[in-house]
Amino acid sequence: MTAQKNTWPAAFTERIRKQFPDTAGQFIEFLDQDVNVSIRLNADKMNLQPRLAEIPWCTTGYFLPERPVFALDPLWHAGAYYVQEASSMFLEQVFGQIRLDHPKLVLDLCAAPGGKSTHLNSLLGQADLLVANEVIRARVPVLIENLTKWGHTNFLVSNSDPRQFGELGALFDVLVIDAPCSGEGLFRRDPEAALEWSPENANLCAVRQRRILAESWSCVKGGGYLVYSTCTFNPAENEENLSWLKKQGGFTSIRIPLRPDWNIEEMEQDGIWGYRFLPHKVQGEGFFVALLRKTEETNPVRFPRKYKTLLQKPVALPQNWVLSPETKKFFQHQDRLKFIPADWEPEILFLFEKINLVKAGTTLGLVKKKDILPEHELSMCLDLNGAVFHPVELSLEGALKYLGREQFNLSLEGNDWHLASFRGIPLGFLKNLGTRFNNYYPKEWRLRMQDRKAVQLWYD
Ligand SMILES: C[S@@+](CC[C@H](N)C(=O)[O-])C[C@H]1O[C@@H](n2cnc3c(N)ncnc32)[C@H](O)[C@@H]1O
Repeated sequence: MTAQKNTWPAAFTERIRKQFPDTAGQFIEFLDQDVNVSIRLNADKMNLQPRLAEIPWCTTGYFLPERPVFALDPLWHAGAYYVQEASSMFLEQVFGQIRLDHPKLVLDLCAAPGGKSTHLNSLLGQADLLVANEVIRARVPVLIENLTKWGHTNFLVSNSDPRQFGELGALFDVLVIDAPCSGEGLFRRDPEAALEWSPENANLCAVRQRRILAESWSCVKGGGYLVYSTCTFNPAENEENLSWLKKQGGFTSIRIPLRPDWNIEEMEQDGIWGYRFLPHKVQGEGFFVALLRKTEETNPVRFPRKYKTLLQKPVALPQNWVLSPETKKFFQHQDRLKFIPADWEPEILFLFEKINLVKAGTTLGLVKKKDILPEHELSMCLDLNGAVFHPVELSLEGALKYLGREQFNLSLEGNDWHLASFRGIPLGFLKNLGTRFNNYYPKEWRLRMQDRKAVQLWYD
């Protein structure tokens, strides 16, 4: 089905005609097509083979036939899947070309709202560590929410400027820059965005991207990788920026094997390979990505022998609330009991002193006098030892009421902590008080939608 025709800025269509002389007509026509809705499953939470059209370059990616009201699906709140446009999921193929035989420290420099970061958490191994950074403070909470719900415990969230990472020295094995851009590739999804577009604004984006690249490039180790992506077709923001970077520092460009039926365009300029997702060729939005490997030697970062901040020993430790406690370093921060991946303690302490870390570690409980109350984060995490809590499986109606922090009738065993779930996937904790229960779903994430008639579960 074709939507109504939009009018695109003349300077934009003119550039597209020059850039793609043979197919520009089709290109522009396809900008008026309906947008596909797609999701990426969190296979660690939701292990199923849906009867949906597959996204060919991502093993966990699927197209939905129509857009449901995701807010009315308890499993969306539980981090069982992420709504993401299909082209971006090519990150799986890019990551497949990264060859490092040791645990990786990965920086996602422009991370909010967390599409790439949640994907990276799925692609990385348990021994790796992800730093998800977002420079705009107001966009940090949604990044924390999405990563927390995704359930991995090997990530940190920071709110720092790219320059601060460059100043750290060559610390990271992989740097992902999903750069802020002129957004031409998303015009189809959001035609209003085209109103903001002008050649001048697109050029300003290119200048900003160069600054981001220049300021952060030094945080990549020799032999480490840069994944650079945008959602624009503008050469100044894509291949030309990478040609410019090549003059500043040494790297080789890595080719990504493609299947012809994917219809992804491979291009080469100045020895740099780039991958373009064009609207008339792929079922996805406009996207550009390139993978580079640093060839320059770098000096290892020296960590101080002593830190100003030390991890405080916890007063109490319900270690059995999590799986594999031996891999974790437990500590207490004010009244919260937390843990980080033990093997990354030096790097985490180092980052804690050098950048603005806003989330370091997973909170498993809150110390309240002699009690320890389990924290919501624990219910979301893949390391939760569910056997410790009474299980309570909710109906769809019950699950939506739970997510709305409402009271409803439930028959519960024992005056104790219960782990509420929907279709076996945890939603959060509640505590039985006999005639009623305390609902511990976080206020700030509560389901506010009162009209719940439009429920439609794509997995039924
Ligand atoms: C394309 S979006 C990132 C999308 C995200 N990677 C995802 O997959 O969900 C670009 C991000 O860069 C951030 N940003 C804006 N200006 C920036 C700057 N000067 N330096 C670094 N990041 C910036 C934006 O706030 C935005 O979150």
